[in-house]
Amino acid sequence: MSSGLVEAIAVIDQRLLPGELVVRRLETVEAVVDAIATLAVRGANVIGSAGGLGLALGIRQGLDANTTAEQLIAARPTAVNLAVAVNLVLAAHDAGEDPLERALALLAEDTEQTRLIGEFGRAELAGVTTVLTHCNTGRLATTGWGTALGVVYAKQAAGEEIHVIATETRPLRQGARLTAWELHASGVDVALIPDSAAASALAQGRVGAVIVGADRIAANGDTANKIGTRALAVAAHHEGVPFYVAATLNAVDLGTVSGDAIEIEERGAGEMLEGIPVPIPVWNPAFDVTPAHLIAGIITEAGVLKPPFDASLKGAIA
Ligand SMILES: CSC[C@H]1O[C@H](OP(=O)(O)O)[C@H](O)[C@@H]1O
Repeated sequence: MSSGLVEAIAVIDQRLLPGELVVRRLETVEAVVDAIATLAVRGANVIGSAGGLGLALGIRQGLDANTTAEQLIAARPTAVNLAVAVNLVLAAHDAGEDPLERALALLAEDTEQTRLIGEFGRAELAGVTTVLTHCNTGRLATTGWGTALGVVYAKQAAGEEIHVIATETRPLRQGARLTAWELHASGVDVALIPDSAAASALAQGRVGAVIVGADRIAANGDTANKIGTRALAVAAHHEGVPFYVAATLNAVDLGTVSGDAIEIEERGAGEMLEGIPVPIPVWNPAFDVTPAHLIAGIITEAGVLKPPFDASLKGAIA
């Protein structure tokens, strides 16, 4: 891939992990949109990276930049990282800059941003030896070591004790298939639990802090993240366990006043009815919103933001 020329985008198909490591070569914008929509490529930061590269690919193939940007942004509505990345590459193109160079720069920025999240989170969670996390926010979901998992890896790299309780994260099991697998492969002590056991783990004092990622953070700090996150925040609050969000600032959307205004992606019944040959009605939201008052801090590359989040978020973004 030389500067300005992008012929294809190579991605790991995360739907097949951990059983199969399959790298797919995406040669069209449609293929990139499909990979994002089917969660072959997933994780707020990485879908932003894929979206930016997908726009560079489309422009290289002579497609209309604005139409292509709209197609990519529509692939998944909740993670604002996708729209942010695509619009940054579009703006570069409109300014006569090389869209591929801008897209690649975003990947490098994400790597550094997650490194900083890890370090700020390590300081904030000093003395915490067991964290509970949800879904997958690590090396498959970012171009670095991750957001919530970035804090885990930072503690590991510093030689600090860290144990992770990973929730299975139904229905697509990102926690079981990706987080538990990646942490185990990285030598981090990890235990996998059913989503429904998280409240008991908190009640039994097994957890020092809960730390999760984010797909969209509203101006008041309300945070959209993988479905099940809200329940964790409520349980953590009830048990007096601090609940943190770790996210790059491109997950913050000051244009969305509160969580009520965040569009929550709803996914199909197939993800719920695997092995059940009966057309049972299903409600399958991919995300939920955790109210800001349940969040102790938002760990970002600019530092750990504390309530009141409308002020601290605005200050970090300005
Ligand atoms: C840095 S990953 C952030 C976020 O994205 C995941 O969603 P999905 O697996 O549907 O792409 C999950 O909500 C993570 O917390």
